[in-house]
Amino acid sequence: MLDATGLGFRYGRGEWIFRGVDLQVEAGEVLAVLGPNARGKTTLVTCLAGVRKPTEGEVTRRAVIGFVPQSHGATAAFSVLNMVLMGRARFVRAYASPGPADREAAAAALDRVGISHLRDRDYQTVSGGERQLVLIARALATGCRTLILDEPASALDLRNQARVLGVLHALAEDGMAVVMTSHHPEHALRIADQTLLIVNAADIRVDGTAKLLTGATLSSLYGLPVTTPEVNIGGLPQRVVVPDYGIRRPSAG
Ligand SMILES: Nc1ncnc2c1ncn2[C@@H]1O[C@H](COP(=O)(O)OP(=O)(O)OP(=O)(O)O)[C@@H](O)[C@H]1O
Repeated sequence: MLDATGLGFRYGRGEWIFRGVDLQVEAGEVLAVLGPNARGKTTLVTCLAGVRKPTEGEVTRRAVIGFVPQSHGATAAFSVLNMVLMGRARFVRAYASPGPADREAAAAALDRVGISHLRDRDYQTVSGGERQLVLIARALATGCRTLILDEPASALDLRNQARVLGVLHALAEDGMAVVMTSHHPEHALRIADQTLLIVNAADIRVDGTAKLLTGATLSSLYGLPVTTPEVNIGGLPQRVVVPDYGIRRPSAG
């Protein structure tokens, strides 16, 4: 669904942000993009989405891309439904209003992410987690088969992280190709088939998530000791990410 070969980017004549990125995401797969702050995750996914032109290399998009930018506060007073209808822009003639097919597609997208009940609410007044789901619904309303998201779960509480990750996992199960940046290696371990690590501009690694995200690799990437013990979650042994913050005090209670 999405291929990149020899992808490289630099802002103007500045330092390379990354070079030599090769990746391939198939239908039904999730690719997580991880790396410390300012290593180029946003720059990379905007190149993949076609929002930014790479300095070198090729991106092949075999399906319509839905892009979900990092969500910041709402700026304009639109209803949730109208926000999602914006995803229909490419189907609506200039100066025309969205038609019944657009309303149906928007309603289906809201239903797909489980927030139909919010359709008439003011987008500015819904919670951060719900806002993220509105932005995903807006991308789905475009009819995309590849979804690229920039930090969809970074600013959310645990319950809302689970909600957003659950929606992305379900979309992938239905055949969507999903690319998401994250600051949570844990999220990659839960839902990503492959992970891309931006170690530095010239060291970009892509591999199966479980194979790539070892304690040693995460420790060296984030510059603090990290272990990845296996624990039982919901009856399944799963690896979790345990950073050592270096603070030595007994847990209370
Ligand atoms: N428009 C721009 N012009 C010049 N440099 C930029 C521009 N946008 C981003 N950068 C720089 O490019 C580098 C990569 O930024 P980017 O936002 O892609 O990183 P990131 O990994 O997504 O960061 P974070 O995890 O903090 O969100 C940073 O050093 C940033 O300052």
